[in-house]
Amino acid sequence: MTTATNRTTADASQSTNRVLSEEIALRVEDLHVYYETEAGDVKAVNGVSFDLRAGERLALVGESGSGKSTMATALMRMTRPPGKIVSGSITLSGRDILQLSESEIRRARLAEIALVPQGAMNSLNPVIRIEKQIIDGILDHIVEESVGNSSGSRRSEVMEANAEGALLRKPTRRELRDKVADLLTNVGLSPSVASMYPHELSGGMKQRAVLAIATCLSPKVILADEPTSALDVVVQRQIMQTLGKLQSGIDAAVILVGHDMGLVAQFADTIGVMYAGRLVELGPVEQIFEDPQHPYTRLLIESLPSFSEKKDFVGIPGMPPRLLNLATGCAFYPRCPSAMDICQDTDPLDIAIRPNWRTACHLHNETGSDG
Ligand SMILES: Nc1ncnc2c1ncn2[C@@H]1O[C@H](COP(=O)(O)OP(=O)(O)OP(=O)(O)O)[C@@H](O)[C@H]1O
Repeated sequence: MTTATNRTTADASQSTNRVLSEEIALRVEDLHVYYETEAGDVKAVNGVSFDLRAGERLALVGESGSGKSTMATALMRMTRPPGKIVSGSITLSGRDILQLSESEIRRARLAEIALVPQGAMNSLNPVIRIEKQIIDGILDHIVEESVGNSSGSRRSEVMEANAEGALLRKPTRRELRDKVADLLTNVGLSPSVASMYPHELSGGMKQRAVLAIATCLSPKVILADEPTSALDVVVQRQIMQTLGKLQSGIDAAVILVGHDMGLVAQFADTIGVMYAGRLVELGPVEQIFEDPQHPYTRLLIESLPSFSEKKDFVGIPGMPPRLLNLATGCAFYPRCPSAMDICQDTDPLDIAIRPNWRTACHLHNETGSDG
């Protein structure tokens, strides 16, 4: 094992080692998302399938341009032209979100699945106080019928949503204020932040405010797209701890998108490695760090800097392919130190190696089974 792997295995061992339920929170099947360009379709997500279990923390990693953000956006059904979801399904709470109407998907967002977007700090509206930005997210989920039918009713808890993500009754002003105070406290902010504008907050505080908005309706799945980029390392750690605490508190599953293998290793239960729009390896974080099965995963882990041992920086040779007119065969073939003749023109199958661990690599064709 390399020194880099030794260090990162130690990092991975700090991950929570939690026992996960087998209940599926989100199922993605054969998802294809392309960008239409004059030169042809850029296949940014090219046949991705995975299950996310209830409460699971999945980290999606891979070099820039591998399709992570495109996938996160598609999971929210927020893909905008020139992007388009070409085929596949995304099942959340028994419903394929690609088949929902516009009003249904609007309600599902925040209530069922919430996004902490890339550059989230800048997603706050600079001219609106934090309290109003949180409350707007909540009020967006009140449908007129439910307000009319049950206003004043004691049957439902405040902020309780029905299966479609509509609030069961309209919360009072007081209840909303209390809810905002709770949300801010949960993310480590003082309730007094409610009356502040984003420019009065530091980067880390803004990021916490965004986490408060994302969890205001206790979604089952939280998607965090590089939630700590542009923050210093100390604040990064704190934000990840806050995300973990929030997630456990509402028993949500998390998909964390990131470049930083070291950071995600400490947070995730499962790691999904993307390369050229495909998920090339998916499995338990500790085992993958100890014994990566795809050559690309191994190189990603080995390219991590080591604090404990002096060594030369090892990058991954070559460049990721352009996702336009990708030839058949393994997309990693030109850069792969273990390449074989078959890799050049035959797409590798997704092979199950062990329970909840799979890889798409010809090296495993004989040892695994088509998963
Ligand atoms: N609007 C667009 N038009 C054309 N191609 C696009 C567009 N947006 C993204 N792409 C391409 O889609 C591919 C996947 O991009 P994406 O941003 O999803 O990757 P990523 O892994 O999230 O990268 P990063 O880590 O840098 O955010 C890349 O090849 C990118 O150039």
